[in-house]
Amino acid sequence: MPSPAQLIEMDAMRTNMRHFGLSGAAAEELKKTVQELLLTWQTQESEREYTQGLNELMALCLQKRTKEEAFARFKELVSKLHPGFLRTNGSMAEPVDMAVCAVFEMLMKKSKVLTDHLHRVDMHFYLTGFMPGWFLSMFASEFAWPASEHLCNRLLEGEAIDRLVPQLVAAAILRSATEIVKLEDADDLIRVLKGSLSEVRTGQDLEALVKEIEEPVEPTLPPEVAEVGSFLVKTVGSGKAGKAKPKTKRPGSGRSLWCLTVFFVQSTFVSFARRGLGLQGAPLPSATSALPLPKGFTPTSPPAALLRVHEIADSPKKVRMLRPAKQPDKSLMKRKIAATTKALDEVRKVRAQQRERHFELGLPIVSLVGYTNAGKSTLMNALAQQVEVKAKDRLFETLDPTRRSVTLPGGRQIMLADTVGFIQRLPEQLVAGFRATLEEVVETTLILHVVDVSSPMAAQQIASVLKTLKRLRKFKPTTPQIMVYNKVDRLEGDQAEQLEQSLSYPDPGIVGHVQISALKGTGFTALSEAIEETLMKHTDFGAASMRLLIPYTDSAVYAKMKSGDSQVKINSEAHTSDGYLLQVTASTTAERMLKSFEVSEEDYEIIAAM
Ligand SMILES: Nc1nc2c(ncn2[C@@H]2O[C@H](COP(=O)(O)OP(=O)(O)OP(=O)(O)O)[C@@H](O)[C@H]2O)c(=O)[nH]1
Ligand SMILES: [Mg+2]
Repeated sequence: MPSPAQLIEMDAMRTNMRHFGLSGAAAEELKKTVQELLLTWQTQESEREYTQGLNELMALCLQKRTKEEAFARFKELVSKLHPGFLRTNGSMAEPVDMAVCAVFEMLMKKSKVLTDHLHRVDMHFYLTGFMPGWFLSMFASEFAWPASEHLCNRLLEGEAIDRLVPQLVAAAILRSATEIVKLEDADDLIRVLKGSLSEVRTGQDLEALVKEIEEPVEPTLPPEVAEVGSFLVKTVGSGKAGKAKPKTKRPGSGRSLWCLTVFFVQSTFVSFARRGLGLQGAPLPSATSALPLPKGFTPTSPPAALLRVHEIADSPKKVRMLRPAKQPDKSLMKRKIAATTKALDEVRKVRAQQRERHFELGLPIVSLVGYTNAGKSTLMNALAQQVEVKAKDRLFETLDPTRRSVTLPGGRQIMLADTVGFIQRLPEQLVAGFRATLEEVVETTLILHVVDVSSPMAAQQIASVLKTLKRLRKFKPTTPQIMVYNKVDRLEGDQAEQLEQSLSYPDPGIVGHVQISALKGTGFTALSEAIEETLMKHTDFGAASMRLLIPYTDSAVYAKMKSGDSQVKINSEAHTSDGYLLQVTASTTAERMLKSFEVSEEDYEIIAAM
């Protein structure tokens, strides 16, 4: 179970500063501020422990429809979180104002990545900023939920996410409303939701349910449910469930349903998080820790039943009140802050050391890209396991599992990066998110394009990956790319030889190919050599520049170099009375072998002048 400090670090790490055009010191500074903000967020309520701090903050800000409103809310929150962040009169305190603005900008941009392609939603600020990804990943994985699979499939078919999620959640709410109103405990809520969601299969369920409540010939439903139902009926308005995407912007009537479902889900997540933190059976979020309802929610007042469920306080006074009712124990908070700050400092130190190590070594970044299921992660793990994982028990050594420094058999150290798998026909709505993750590839020194050659679709998959790469902003088509034909253990007979011809791609970046089996560990030597050679020939990470004097008695060494040894490039040579006087660039492997022939610059000049 990670400590709050670790969780905060992870939360800050999840936000890739490069997406916001920040790198180096500026990014570090911003990250530090984010961490501090999250830290104060966490310590604000002694009961809060750590939940999805950044998401919570963002959700609270994004409820506001305009950026100005959102920023006002942000300032309000920040001033409550940490008196040091803002002056009492509400103006920014000098040393932190830039950083607070930056964090806000970051939150807004983080939401923008997702919202760009989801602009059809009325309340897109609040909802799409965190809903789709969060919902799908957290909610769906938390519940063994058949409807989530259905939802994913529909998404992949290109259906708009904004039509599906609320339908499913609303159907679940309707289905379990009677039970929910009686609940007092988070575990029970989860149990009830789980049960009802597992029955919900499509958005049509909602239509059926709504209809049932709309025309209660004989009122079969308990009054609370009918109340919730008719509220939903009113607020669903013109938004017909399960229909094709609207061409024009939907009228605001669907908004309240959105607010309702998101709010509901949000408060449920708080319970999840608590449960995850071992706060089993924690009471449902109370009025003070629950989120205030967004303003857009109140064209029609929510029914009493729902108010009871969440104990929502909709009065303006309470909307502003995010503190717990009782004042937090200041000395406890102080101690907590001190302890967590210390832990964070430690984390930062380790991070900085790691980064320094990487920068100092100037490690080339080698990215594994490829179609989903190609075997990227398997290869990553296999290569990383070949070296002893240093400082294993060190804090956060494996926190960032998508990047690992790996020493190739030849001695060269590289930074290996795993990326998200590509898929064909990526729905437009998801492209932005995927792209954001893939932007890392742009900074890569070398690409290992992993292909599952046992797939009959291999050729199409390669084409799709190449196309997606080219569409990435700032991608350099000249970035060298090695085709890594994986899973050759699955090939039969002469298939492996045929492969060489059938899968050659005339792409400017592709510099070579190797056949491997990531699972069985075959072909790794050839792969390492290919990486080494490519780095040397096609990148600035080339290699050591060396001055050599090879005596004629060792002319075999010289002959090997001349025969087109890919590990050594001769830049200049002279045949002197002492032997071959050479100036070469050598790979890491070759450098070690040639070390005994190396001469100093001074000696080189003297011998050359003789
Ligand atoms: N037979 C065989 N199976 C392999 C090989 N490499 C990977 N696999 C299997 O292929 C499946 C997918 O491997 P992953 O490493 O998860 O693939 P990935 O490219 O990371 O997939 P995404 O993360 O979805 O993009 C796993 O079941 C692996 O065990 C191989 O060389 N031979
Ligand atoms: Mg993977």
